[in-house]
Amino acid sequence: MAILYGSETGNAEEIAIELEDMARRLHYQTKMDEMDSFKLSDLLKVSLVIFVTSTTGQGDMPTNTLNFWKNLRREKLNNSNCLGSVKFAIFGLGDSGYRKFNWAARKLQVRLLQLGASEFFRAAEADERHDNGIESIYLPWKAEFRAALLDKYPLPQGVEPIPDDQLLPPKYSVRVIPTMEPLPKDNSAIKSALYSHFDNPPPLSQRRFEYAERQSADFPSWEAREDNSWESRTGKSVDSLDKNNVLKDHPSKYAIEKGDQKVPALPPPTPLQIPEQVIARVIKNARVTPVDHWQDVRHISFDLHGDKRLLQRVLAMMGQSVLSIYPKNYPEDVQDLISLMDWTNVADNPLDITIKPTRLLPRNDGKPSTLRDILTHNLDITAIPKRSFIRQLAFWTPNPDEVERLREFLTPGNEQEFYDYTSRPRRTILELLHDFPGVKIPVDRVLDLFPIIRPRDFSVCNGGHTITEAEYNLDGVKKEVFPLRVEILAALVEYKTIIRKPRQGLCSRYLKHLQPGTYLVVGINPSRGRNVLLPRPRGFERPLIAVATGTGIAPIRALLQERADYEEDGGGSLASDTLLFYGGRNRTKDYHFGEEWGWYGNMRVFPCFSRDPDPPSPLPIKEEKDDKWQVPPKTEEEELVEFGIVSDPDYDKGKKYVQNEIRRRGKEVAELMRKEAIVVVCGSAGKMPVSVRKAFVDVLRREGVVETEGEGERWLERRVVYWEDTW
Ligand SMILES: Cc1cc2nc3c(=O)[nH]c(=O)nc-3n(C[C@H](O)[C@H](O)[C@H](O)COP(=O)(O)O)c2cc1C
Repeated sequence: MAILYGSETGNAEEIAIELEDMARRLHYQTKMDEMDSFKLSDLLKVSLVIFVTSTTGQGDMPTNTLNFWKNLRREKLNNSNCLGSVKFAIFGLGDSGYRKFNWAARKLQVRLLQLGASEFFRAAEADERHDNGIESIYLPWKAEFRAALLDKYPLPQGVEPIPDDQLLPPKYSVRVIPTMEPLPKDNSAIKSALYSHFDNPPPLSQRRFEYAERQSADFPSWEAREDNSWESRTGKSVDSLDKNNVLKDHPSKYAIEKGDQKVPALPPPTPLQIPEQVIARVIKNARVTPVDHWQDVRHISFDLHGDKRLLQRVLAMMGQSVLSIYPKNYPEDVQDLISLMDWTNVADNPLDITIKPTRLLPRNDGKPSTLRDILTHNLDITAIPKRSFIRQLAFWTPNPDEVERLREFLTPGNEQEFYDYTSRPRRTILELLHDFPGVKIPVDRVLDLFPIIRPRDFSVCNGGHTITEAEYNLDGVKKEVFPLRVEILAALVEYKTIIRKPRQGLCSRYLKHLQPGTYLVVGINPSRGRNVLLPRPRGFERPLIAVATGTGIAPIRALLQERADYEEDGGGSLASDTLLFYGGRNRTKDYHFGEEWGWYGNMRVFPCFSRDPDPPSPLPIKEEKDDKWQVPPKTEEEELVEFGIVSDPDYDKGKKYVQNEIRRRGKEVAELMRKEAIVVVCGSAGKMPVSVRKAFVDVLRREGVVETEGEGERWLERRVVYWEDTW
C-alpha cells in the first residue's frame, strides 16, 4: 500500500503517518511519502494507494504535490485509461472558511477517475472549522476504512492484525558511530567526509558563505580563538566559520577547549542542503509596532548572496517571491532533551543514517550529522505532540502508570482530553517529555518519532529597484557575487495560553532574536500569485484594487513598488488607477508602511482602523436619478443593512472594516472594475476575504455594472483578475 500525502503544515502528513501505522498492523507492506516522491508509473506497482491531501492557496494543491500533479495532468494521458489497474482512496483536509473547500482532494479524485483508476473506499473531506477539527471526520473514517480493508482484503487464515500495544520495527535506520570504531567499509561517503575534506569539498555556496564570513571585518578570528565571548555575543558559532580541518573532523582527539564549551545563546547557521538556497545576511530587524501593542511585528531586511543564476531568478520574480526560513531549536532546549533522554555520551558522535524520511535535509558539507545536529536543525522538538508521537512514546517507558496515561489520550472518546492536554495549552513535545520522566527514546527511533521542522514562508514585501539597492561592498570588501536586498514583514506568534505560560512559535522566537550581521541559509521561490499579478506589460497597465489587512500588506507593497518602477521606466501610466484599502486596528499602532503611501501620486488609500474611535467616513451621496436603488426611500439603518455594512452585527457593527470602506467607495471601485482591474486581497483568512468579495459584488450591483449577485460573481471570475492570498 502506498500512502501519499500533500501537506503544507503537517496535518495531512500526520494523517498519513497514522494510516501507515494502521496498514502495517494489518500486515501491509507500506510506502509512505510526499506525493512528489512518487512517479506515476510507481502507482501501477502497488495494490492500493491512499492519497491524503490538504488544500492550500485558493483551492490549490500543496507544494509537495506539484510535480506529481503536473505529471498526472499531462494532456497525452487524456482518454488513455492508463491508471486502469489503480485502486485508490482519498482523504482531504480543508477549511470551509475558504471558498474552494477541499478542492485539492476533489481535483485529484476527478483526475484519477478520468484516468481509469477506481475508488475502493469513499472519499472524506475533513474541515478544520469543525468543532473538534479534522479528527471529527478522520477518526470515524479511519475506523470504517480499516473495517473495509479487512472485509475486502481479508488476512490469510491464522494471521491476526498486530495489536496496538505491540511495537513495530523502526521505519528508518539510524545508528551512532562510536568515535573509535573504524568507519563502515561500505559507506565511502561518510568515510571520506570524516577523513578528508579534500575528497569531499563543500559546495560552492558553502565556500562563498565561509569566504564572506572571513572577510567580514567584524569577525575577529584571533578573538574567537582566544575566548568564546564572541560566540555568545553574536550568536554565531565560531566552529562553523572555520575551514574544514583535522581539528574539526576529529574533535575528541584534538579539541583545545575540552570541557570549557560555552553554549552559544543562538543556534548556529543552518548547515543544511536547502532547495533553491541563497545566503541571507540580516541587515535590519526592527519592531514596527509599539511595545505596548499586542503584536510584535518585525520588518526584517536581508542581503542575499549566492549562486548568480539563482539571484537572477530572484530578480525576475519581481518581488512576488516567498522567502522560506528554516527555524532551528535553541541549544539550551537541545541540551535539555539530550540530558532528559540520557543521550549525553552519544550526542556528538556522527550518525550513520541509511534509511531516512525524504524531508530530512542532509548537511551541506557532506559530513555525517550528529544527534545534536539533527536535534538542532532537523527535528521539531517543540512542536505540539501529535497522536502518532504519543502512540509510540508508550513503548519507551517502563513505568506502567505512564503507559496507561499515554494510551488513555488515544482511547476513542478521549479526544477532548487529548486536545486539552496538547493543543489547547500548546504544550510542546519537550514539555510532554518532562511530564513523563520514565520515557527514554532510543537514538535509533528518533526519526520515527519526531516530526521534521518545516520551513516557514514569508512574502517578500519589497520590489522594483529596492531589490537591487543592496550595498555591493560588504565592509569595504569587493564581493564576488552581487547581493540583492529583500525584506519581509513578520508578525511574531507570541501569546499566553490558558495555562498562562507565554508561548512563542519556533520561527517567531528565532526571528525575534536575529541580530544584524547574522547569516542564514534560506530558500526563495516565486509566490503562487506571481503569474497572475505580473503579466508584462499589460498587467501593469491595468488598474489595481488592493485590499490588505495587517501583514497582508507585504506582497501588495512589493507589487506597488514594482508598478511604480514600471511607470518610472516609462512603461506606461498608472495615474489614478490604484486604490488601496488597508485594514488594521489602530492608526498609530499597526498602519504598516502607512507613511510610504504619500510617495505614490497616483494612488488613493483608504485606511480603516477597527479599534480607533474616529467615525466612519460618510456614506456616498446617493444619486437622485431614476435608478431602482432610490425607491422606496430607506432609513439610514436600512441602508446600512442593505449595503451589508451591518449585515453581521457581531462582526461589523460600529467598526471600520475594509469591506465597509469598499462599499463607501463604490463609485471609484466600480469605475476601475469596468476597466478590468486586477484585484488583490491579502491578509487573514476566514471572514475577511468572504466579506470583501461580497462587498465587491454589492458594489457592482449598486453601481449598475451587473444586475444580480450571480452576474457579480461571474464578473469577478472572468472580467477582472481576482487574486486572494489569505492565511
Ligand atoms: C494559506 C492557506 C490557504 C488555504 N486554502 C484553502 C482552500 O483554498 N481550501 C480549503 O479547503 N482549505 C484551505 N486551507 C486550509 C488547509 O487545507 C487546512 O488548514 C489543512 O488542515 C492544512 O493541512 P496541512 O498542514 O497538511 O497543509 C488553507 C490554509 C492556508 C494556511
